[in-house]
Amino acid sequence: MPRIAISPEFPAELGALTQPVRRDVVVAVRRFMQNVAGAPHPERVRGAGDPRLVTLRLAAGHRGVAVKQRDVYWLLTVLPDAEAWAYARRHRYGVNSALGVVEVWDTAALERVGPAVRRAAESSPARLFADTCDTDLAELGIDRRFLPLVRQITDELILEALEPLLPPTQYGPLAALARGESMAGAWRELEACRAVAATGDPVDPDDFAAALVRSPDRAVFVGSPRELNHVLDAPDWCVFLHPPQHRLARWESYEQPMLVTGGAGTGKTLVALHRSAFLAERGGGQILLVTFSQGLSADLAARLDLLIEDETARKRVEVGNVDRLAHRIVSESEGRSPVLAGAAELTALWQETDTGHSPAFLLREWEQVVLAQNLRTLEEYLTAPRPGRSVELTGPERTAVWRAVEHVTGQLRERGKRTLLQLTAEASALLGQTTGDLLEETAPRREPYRHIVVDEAQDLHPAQWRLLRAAVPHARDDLFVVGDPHQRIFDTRVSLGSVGIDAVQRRLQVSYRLPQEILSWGVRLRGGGPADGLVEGVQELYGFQATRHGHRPMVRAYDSPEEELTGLATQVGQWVEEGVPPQEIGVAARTAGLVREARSALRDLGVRVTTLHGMKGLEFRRVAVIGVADGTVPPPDSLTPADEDPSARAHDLQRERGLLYVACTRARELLYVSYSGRASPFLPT
Ligand SMILES: Nc1ncnc2c1ncn2[C@@H]1O[C@H](COP(=O)(O)OP(=O)(O)OP(=O)(O)O)[C@@H](O)[C@H]1O
Repeated sequence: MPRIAISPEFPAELGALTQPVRRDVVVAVRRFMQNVAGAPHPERVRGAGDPRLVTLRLAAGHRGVAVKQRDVYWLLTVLPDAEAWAYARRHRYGVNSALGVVEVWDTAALERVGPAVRRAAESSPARLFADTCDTDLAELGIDRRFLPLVRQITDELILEALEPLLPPTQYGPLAALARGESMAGAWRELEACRAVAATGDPVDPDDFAAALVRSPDRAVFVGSPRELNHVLDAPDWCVFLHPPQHRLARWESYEQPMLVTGGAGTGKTLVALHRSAFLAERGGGQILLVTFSQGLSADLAARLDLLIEDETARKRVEVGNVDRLAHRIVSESEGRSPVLAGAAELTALWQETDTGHSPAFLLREWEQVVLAQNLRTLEEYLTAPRPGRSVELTGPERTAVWRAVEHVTGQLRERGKRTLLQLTAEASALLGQTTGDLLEETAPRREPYRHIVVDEAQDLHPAQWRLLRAAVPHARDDLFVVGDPHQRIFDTRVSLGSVGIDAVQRRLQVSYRLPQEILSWGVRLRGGGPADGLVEGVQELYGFQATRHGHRPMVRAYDSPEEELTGLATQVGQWVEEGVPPQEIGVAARTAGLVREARSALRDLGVRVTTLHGMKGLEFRRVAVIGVADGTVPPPDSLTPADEDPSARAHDLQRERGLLYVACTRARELLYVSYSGRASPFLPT
């Protein structure tokens, strides 16, 4: 029986065929897999550069192209006959001698550019890799047949021009050497292309099947018609992860909690989903996948349904958010649903106190100092550090603030009400009591989950982290956390170490969502500078890159808000006319008022219109962000007055920048930004 591996191009090309042809192709592949009567026969391709290339007649006028080695068939694509033959003649396939992964070579394209590279070499004595010997290049896996051309490359521009024609395993290390990096630097670049852990065995370049197993981004083996259907029908992200994503998501076991950070669109959510699926398949115990909001958790649950086929495994993953978890634990313990205090009620309570500080100041002090550190007594508060709070408080002032906190919490208690953060702290205390970390060692351990996977980690409050920590035992694979400190849109600065999560950090660097033009504009908007990380120290946006080019963001200035709305309606109407499905268009604004106006301007178009906050975690082909004007972004009332607390104000500004950055980085294809009057100070000039 043949063993079949499918490449990502195959389902993509299949999707482009008409329904009857598609059906015939699937039936033919299934027959071929099962080696039954009527199965297509592999036919060699005359004139192919790679003797292992064969075609299979899969439907009338259509052929699959495959690499065949012994009983293994790697199905590359399916195309109309003539195109299939041309495709087979144009490509060759190899095994990278350093990593043992497969490499796809567009030989025809390389032959076309060869003369230009050689002409440049004739007119210049410079050779980009003159300082690197053949042995070193071979050690980096540089292909023997490609080496003569490598030797002719005179400068970095030529190497860059070759990039789209080269396997990443060839371009990556060469680009590192060209930048002046050492062999170690070039190796690091190569290692980024490794998807599965190295076994230490030497690479056999003739063992194509083993190379396919090491290349899950290029090939997935299908052992049954059911698996075949899944690979052909499921969205590509369900099946093919990029090597760094795959390595993180499917690593056998982590000794310590893992923190995966990365810029917008690097696939953090996908990694969180795949890690959850991997743990569920392994069946080691109940998994909680948490994200920021109820809406996002519904979306994650739906995506998990697509990803995990096996019902029993799917049931092992609960998807939710931390607030719901807290609510449930407290409800179960008290036998009824807790009542929450509203924001206005809370402000009124702070106003009853007499500290000389505003309700906003007191609320922050309570949430970011008292609740963040779980301070329970005045003595603890008097000596506690107050990170991020630049207004010094003397001892008597702290005492007054503490009395205010006591007043508010006492009043809430009398009314039988709590805030969400209080509920969260109570839930962790309840779990702590059952797990025994507050009691003697012998108390029964009853953490509700065996693994917790966290998405959008940058916006969780320390009290929420403490709850998550208490909800899972300290054991291998306990916590797997993904987030991006640059996308923080709430006031939560936490180092995981301070809440008992001793995480090891890994970074994803490549955005698969954003074209380079939106990415670099976004980085300038975000300020490019560091953000407080989830581990000690700050995170840089340095090294964040895209895989493709696109259009530069369109920034439009209007004379009046009315004209701006008319401009928005025209722009979005044009997108819809161009055939972009309305659900692939997102429109966002900072204020609820602007959102309402945009909704009414776009009434009949059926596109999603939301606040900047509402854009978190979403993705669209085209995005319009309106009202990015001075006085609206940031809204003055969202900023702490500088004379009240300058460092809180600086943080507010960073948060507001982050918010705009989040909304603008939702666009896969086009970004349109508009304002009337003066531009927001955040917009890059
Ligand atoms: N392996 C993959 N296969 C297909 N598409 C991918 C893959 N990895 C990333 N993408 C594309 O990039 C998008 C971003 O992925 P994801 O939402 O997981 O990123 P993220 O890092 O969580 O983004 P953000 O932090 O901006 O919310 C996906 O929706 C998809 O379009």
